[in-house]
Amino acid sequence: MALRIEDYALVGDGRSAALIGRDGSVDWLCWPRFDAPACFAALLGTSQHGHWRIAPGDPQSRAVRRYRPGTLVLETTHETATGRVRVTDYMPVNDGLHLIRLVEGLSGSVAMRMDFVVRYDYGSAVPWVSRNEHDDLRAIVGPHKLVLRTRVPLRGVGRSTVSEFTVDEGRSHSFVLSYGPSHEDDPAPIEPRRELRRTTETWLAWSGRCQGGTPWDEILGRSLLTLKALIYTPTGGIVAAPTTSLPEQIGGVRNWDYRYCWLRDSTFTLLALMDAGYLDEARAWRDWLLRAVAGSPEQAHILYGLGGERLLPEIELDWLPGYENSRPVRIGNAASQQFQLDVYGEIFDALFQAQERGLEGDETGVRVGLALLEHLEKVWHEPDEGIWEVRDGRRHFVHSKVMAWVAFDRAIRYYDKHSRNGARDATVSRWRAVRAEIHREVCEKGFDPDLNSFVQAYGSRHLDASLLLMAHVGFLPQDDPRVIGTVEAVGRHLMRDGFILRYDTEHQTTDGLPAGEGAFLPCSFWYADNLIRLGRCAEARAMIERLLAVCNDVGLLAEEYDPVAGRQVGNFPQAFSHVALVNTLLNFSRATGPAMERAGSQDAAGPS
Ligand SMILES: OC[C@H]1O[C@H](O[C@H]2O[C@H](CO)[C@@H](O)[C@H](O)[C@H]2O)[C@H](O)[C@@H](O)[C@@H]1O
Repeated sequence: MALRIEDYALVGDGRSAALIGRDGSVDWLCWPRFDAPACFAALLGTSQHGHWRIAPGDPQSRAVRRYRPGTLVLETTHETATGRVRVTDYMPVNDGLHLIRLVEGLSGSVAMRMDFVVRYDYGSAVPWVSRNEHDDLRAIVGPHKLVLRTRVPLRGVGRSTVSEFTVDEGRSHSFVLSYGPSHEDDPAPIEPRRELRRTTETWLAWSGRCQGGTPWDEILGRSLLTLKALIYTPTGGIVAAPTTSLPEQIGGVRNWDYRYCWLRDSTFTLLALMDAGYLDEARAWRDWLLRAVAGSPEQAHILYGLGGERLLPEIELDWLPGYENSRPVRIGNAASQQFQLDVYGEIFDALFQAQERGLEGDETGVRVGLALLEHLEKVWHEPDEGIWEVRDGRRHFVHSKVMAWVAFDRAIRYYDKHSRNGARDATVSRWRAVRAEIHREVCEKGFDPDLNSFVQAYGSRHLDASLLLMAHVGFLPQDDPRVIGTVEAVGRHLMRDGFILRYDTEHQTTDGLPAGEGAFLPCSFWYADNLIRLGRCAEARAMIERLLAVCNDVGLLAEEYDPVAGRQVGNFPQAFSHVALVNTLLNFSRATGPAMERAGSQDAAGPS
């Protein structure tokens, strides 16, 4: 059975990522890219669905782990009755597709065991295993090939490969697993220690550029590295998480594939990276975005594949029992067919903020933007599936309308600043009118005077944590009584054990799925952002400390936290959660944090 979600750590190379358990087992790895079929899928099944474990044979051994500071190089130190051993795991970032595991004796002498079970196609396809001319182990199925290179003796046991070896103090063994297409020659061998040096240097150089300045810079840096690890370097696309179907409720059906690029999540990620000083990634993502949405504006999607792919049909893998029996396991995501208005606001805000931070625009960007806005003028008043991607029909979600307002607002501010570059005066005047109309409508239909709060959707009396973003995006000033009332109401109705739910699936809101899930972590960070901007800094700090305590021992967060069971749930590690963490720490520590910058001049918030 898989470990608790927080017992995993991530190593990655900007093309894929592996989840490695505290017990030394690689239980999740998709090669050659994040969204490829997993070759190790024990995370969603049993060890027979593919895993690669290297650990002491002694079942009583204890493990302590850490990342080498400023890197994605993971060190797990196992302590046994006979000695200590360190396993260093990393994926070289410079060349090819490899996962390297270095085993070093630190003291005494430790008996080790390696178990290697490859199952392609998410745990279903047993490979043909043989030796190449250099005696390397080679595992082939269809288009895929893995080559395992090591000097320790290997033997086949059933449909797995096993090794028992001893590590003495001062001695070491290496294991290099490389991926290649099966029709090509075996991937060339690499030198593990040289790759360790190069990989460490690359990550250190990247981390060194971080502009933090918070009381929590270590955890901030870890979150930024995690976000960087979720960027698919060849295209600049950013995945929401490297996993599929880690459940939002243990044993439940809220199991989704996050190995795709949501415009919303990616935009949040981009803003966080820019705020921490990383403009190259922002540029790469902006270019990815413009390629992905290029084409007919009415065909724009809310999520895409790593390269901008649009066909991502959702299917269930019935041979996998799921994480702690949480079925079904899904790949693909039906949300890709949804209509979500907020995405337009996210895009325009990201482009606007990028421009503000000195990222030069280009003609294509301007033209794609104009076409999207023309489309939004026609559709903003339609109901949609909203930020939470409900599966029981469209509504007039307040957050969606606010973000439609953001799209027009940012476009107007951009064209005001750049002398109407590309847009005619009449067009900009029309945008002003639409912006004012949306503002008026949201304030009339989206606010409930009895609750003294904005509500989830027009005519509803339910609350929603996405309303916490209204002031951040500049729709109303933070000290507007309606905003303050909304923050209070969300705190009163959606807080459970100190964490904020996105909405109340138990008693109020339906979303087309059985009730019950953990607290969606970004919502608690958004709540803290409101407290910061309202000057309630002691409460904000308490919330931040509570949230940071949820991070696992190596600083990683899943999508949600179950405060009753005291465990992380949902896909892991989740960009949305880490982005929210970065923003909140910067908001707390900087006079003008990301939320203040995003809100911009409050003049723009008015209904004109
Ligand atoms: O709750 C149902 C939906 O859950 C997933 O969406 C969530 O994750 C997305 C990626 O991080 C995020 O953008 C969205 O706001 C979240 O609600 C799932 O991907 C959907 O298919 C599902 O309908």
